[in-house]
Amino acid sequence: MPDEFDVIVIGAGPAGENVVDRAVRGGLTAAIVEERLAGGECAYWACVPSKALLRPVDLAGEVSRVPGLSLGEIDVAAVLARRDEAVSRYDDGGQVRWIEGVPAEFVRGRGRLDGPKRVRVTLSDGGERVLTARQAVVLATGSTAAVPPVPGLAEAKPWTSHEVTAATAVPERLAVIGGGVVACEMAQAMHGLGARTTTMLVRGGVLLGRMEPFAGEMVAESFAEAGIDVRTNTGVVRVERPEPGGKVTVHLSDGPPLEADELLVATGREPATGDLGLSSVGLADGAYVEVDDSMRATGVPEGWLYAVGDVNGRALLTHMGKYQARVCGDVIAARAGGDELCAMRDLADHYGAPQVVFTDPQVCAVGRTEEGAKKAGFHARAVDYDLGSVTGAYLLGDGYRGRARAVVDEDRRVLLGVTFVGPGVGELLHAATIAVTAEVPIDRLWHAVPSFPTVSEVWLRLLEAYGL
Ligand SMILES: Cc1cc2nc3c(=O)[nH]c(=O)nc-3n(C[C@H](O)[C@H](O)[C@H](O)COP(=O)(O)OP(=O)(O)OC[C@H]3O[C@@H](n4cnc5c(N)ncnc54)[C@H](O)[C@@H]3O)c2cc1C
Ligand SMILES: NC(=O)c1ccc[n+]([C@@H]2O[C@H](COP(=O)([O-])OP(=O)(O)OC[C@H]3O[C@@H](n4cnc5c(N)ncnc54)[C@H](O)[C@@H]3O)[C@@H](O)[C@H]2O)c1
Repeated sequence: MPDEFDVIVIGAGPAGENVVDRAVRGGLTAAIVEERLAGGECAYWACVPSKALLRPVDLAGEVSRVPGLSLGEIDVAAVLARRDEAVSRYDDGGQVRWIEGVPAEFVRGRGRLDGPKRVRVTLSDGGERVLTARQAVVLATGSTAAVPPVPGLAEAKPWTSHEVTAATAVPERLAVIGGGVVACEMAQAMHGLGARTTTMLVRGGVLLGRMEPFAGEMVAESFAEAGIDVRTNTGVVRVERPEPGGKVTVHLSDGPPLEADELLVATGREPATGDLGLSSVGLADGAYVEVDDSMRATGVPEGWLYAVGDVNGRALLTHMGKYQARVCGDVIAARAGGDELCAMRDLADHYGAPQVVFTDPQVCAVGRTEEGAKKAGFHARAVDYDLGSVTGAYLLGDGYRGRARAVVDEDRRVLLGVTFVGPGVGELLHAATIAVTAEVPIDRLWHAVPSFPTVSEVWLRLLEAYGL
């Protein structure tokens, strides 16, 4: 087996796999090193299983809003079985075959940088292999769940995103630390699948703090109606779990301790760079790898190191990691062919990544929030519309509640950001992404006629509310 390749990628998550695909399309040879499962966190312990668990809960919400339909109990065993199907029963055979078909060499083991252009791999059978890159090494090792240093928390072995998405049973009483995307989605899933009590312990005053404030407010309102106990401005000061896997007691900054059968920690992510040999090339171990818009690591001389996906900290989302990977693979291939100034660059991250939060109501957004746009110095104006007043939304179910906001750059008359909250709004997002990324002038957008009676008519209403 050759040990020299044009490109060596460490980490076969969605980002790493896409680098390999683009680099090989560009005429290069590539190897990809993966210590666990090809497909990465996304395929087995994040996006895919979480959405499989949320789908029946979402559908149950839809059914409950349409008179004449009724829903029996959700069959949790069937839902968990479908989740297992969705994660290919934690078998990556299909993904490995895909990589080999690229064609690229798949190396199962743990990779570490070992000086410039060198990757030392501890193979899964205990052996070792040293790979050398002719052109580039790409880090695509993703991120891991951060567990805050609360006394007793780590010792209590709480669930993180890994365990909750792989759950084989729903806890009777679930406590969740965090108010971000993972906390909201997984609280919704576990509660909808039958947790008797679900308590969210949120350090700040709102859910989904990175989105427009009304998004978190509407989700909190819906959670309260569903019986999820959302406690904002609540700190966790100590955790006790005398028996491994037994009852857990969470001591709070305020009020009596909370007892639960399981505790989920969803307080953000850390880059998977702690043991990656970054210091062997002059970078800080454990830190995000800073890159330029060609995905090249800025702190490394001679420009042979790249980083894509969660590990560079730009946008912790699968679709953005894959986009960065396409940029990266194309850039490496172009540079290898002598086109050092290759024009391909990451533009999308600068507009603000699109994201869908799969709660009920769904929340989706692209670009800047009103506050973010103003802070960045734009002459921004926000226009809001009540989604429930759109005929297409009303027809989807009784009591449809939602809201839309467009943030307009008053100087250029283009959209800087769009947020939708409401059942099923996720599929509206790509139209907004196109409008924001392509900087479509709103006077032109006026001629993009939405169909009646769809929820998309909100576009017309927003533009009318703006004054067109
Ligand atoms: C619960 C949850 C739900 C999510 N839902 C969504 C969603 O709906 N939509 C969305 O866009 N994003 C979602 N995300 C975020 C998404 O999972 C990440 O952004 C995405 O997985 C990042 O892809 P990646 O390729 O950078 O890293 P990863 O998917 O983390 O893959 C990295 C790979 O590198 C391997 N690796 C690490 N270190 C080494 C090493 N030294 N040697 C060899 N291999 C190594 C790992 O084993 C892993 O397979 C979710 C995240 C969580 C936690
Ligand atoms: N549908 C999706 O697109 C989706 C779904 C899940 C995750 N993700 C991605 O995964 C990433 C990680 O999600 P996440 O929810 O873990 O992170 P997050 O950054 O979205 O939220 C972290 C939450 O934890 C809180 N927090 C942080 N430190 C804390 C502490 N010490 N004590 C108490 N609370 C604390 C924060 O205030 C925040 O509410 C996100 O950036 C997101 O992009 C995306």
